[in-house]
Amino acid sequence: MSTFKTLDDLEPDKRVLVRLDLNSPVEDGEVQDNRRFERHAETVRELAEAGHRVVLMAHQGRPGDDDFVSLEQHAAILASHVDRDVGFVADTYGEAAIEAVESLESGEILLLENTRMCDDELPEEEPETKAETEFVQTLAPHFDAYVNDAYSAAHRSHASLVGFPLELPAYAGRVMETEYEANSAIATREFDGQVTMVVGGTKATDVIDVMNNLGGTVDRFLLGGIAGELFLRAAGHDVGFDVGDMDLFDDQWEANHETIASLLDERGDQISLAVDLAYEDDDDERAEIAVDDVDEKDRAYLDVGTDTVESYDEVVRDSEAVFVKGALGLFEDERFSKGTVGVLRAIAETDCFSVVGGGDTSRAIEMYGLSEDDFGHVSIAGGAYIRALTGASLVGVEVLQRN
Ligand SMILES: Nc1ncnc2c1ncn2[C@@H]1O[C@H](COP(=O)(O)OP(=O)(O)O)[C@@H](O)[C@H]1O
Ligand SMILES: O=C(OP(=O)(O)O)[C@H](O)COP(=O)(O)O
Repeated sequence: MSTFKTLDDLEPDKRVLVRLDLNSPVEDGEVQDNRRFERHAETVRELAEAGHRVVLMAHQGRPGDDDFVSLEQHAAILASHVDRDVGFVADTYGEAAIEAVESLESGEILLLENTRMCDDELPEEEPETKAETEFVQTLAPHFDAYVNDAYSAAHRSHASLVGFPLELPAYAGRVMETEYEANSAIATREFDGQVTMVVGGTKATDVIDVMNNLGGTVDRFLLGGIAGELFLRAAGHDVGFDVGDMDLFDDQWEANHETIASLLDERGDQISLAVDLAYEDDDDERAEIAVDDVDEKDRAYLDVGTDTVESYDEVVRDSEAVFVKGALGLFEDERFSKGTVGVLRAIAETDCFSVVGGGDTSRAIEMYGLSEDDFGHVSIAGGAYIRALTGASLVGVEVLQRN
């Protein structure tokens, strides 16, 4: 299916510039190890073993956000997965970066500083415009080839993703190759039995896009998380409101409530909402309440309840295909992992075709002792996975296919 070149087409002993997606959760300034490092390590190791001089680019956060930090910690985490040294230079394309690039020996690996610290990277512009930037024009002449492994960022028209492939012979890395094949196959695949999509997480617009675009393919949507609560609010329940200093619901409600109401109106018979919810009681224990019994807008709900998990479990076990995007609760806290883990366990125990997407959600698999082998495909992409599901193309892939 792929029409791009891969690492199989790359001759050994080259100077290779590689784009990874190491964008990760940052807690109290500490970058959290996750599946992205482990997956990209395979591409990086393969390149180093083939005798290339391997220079890596990646981003972290966006300017102004708390998680917009240097990639120094990323180099150390990646090194632990590659089992080789990964050098780091706190520069993107200035003198220090060029000097470090030029002093690399065959098989050595160097990570450049966060691409988003460079002004040319972020504004979304045409690939041709990105290729003309100082960033691309300065760095590209120091390389023989460009490899894009960042499938999960391939929906962004940023310089490091779309500029370099117009200036250098360009190849897809192993992660790009696998994710592209697996995710693109979904949009056109047909199933005889029930197709179910579990949608949760914090981003209501992602959920709405999926439901709008996949309503014809998916028979049943099982809702949870922040997005699920917004649907419950639209259905007339007193949940899905910001409580205290929370900033999760009210803005998203303003932006999306009309679309949510029309989705409930047009596709109500395909949509399952939680019948009960879990919260933290005064003794810091998990407690539950039926949605019909909620009569005050004064509590934060952190998971779907036990009756909901049981009914979602039954639907999953009756399905031929199950797609997951977003968690059903705050699964990082074990007390509120029941919804997310219940659904994942039901998928793992049946032989349905399954795809689990989302950088955060896929972390629940190893956190709760499930095996990646029990799922059809575990994607490290969130936004890109959603676009692929709806059949939309990704600009970062398109430019690779031009090569
Ligand atoms: N009720 C909830 N309250 C707070 N956080 C929640 C709730 N439900 C889900 N989440 C959080 O949603 C996150 C995943 O959301 P999102 O970023 O949309 O998905 P992904 O990263 O998987 O694409 C998880 O880290 C989880 O803790
Ligand atoms: O983590 C990412 O997106 P995702 O959370 O949708 O998987 C990518 O690195 C893209 O990052 P961005 O959404 O800041 O451009």
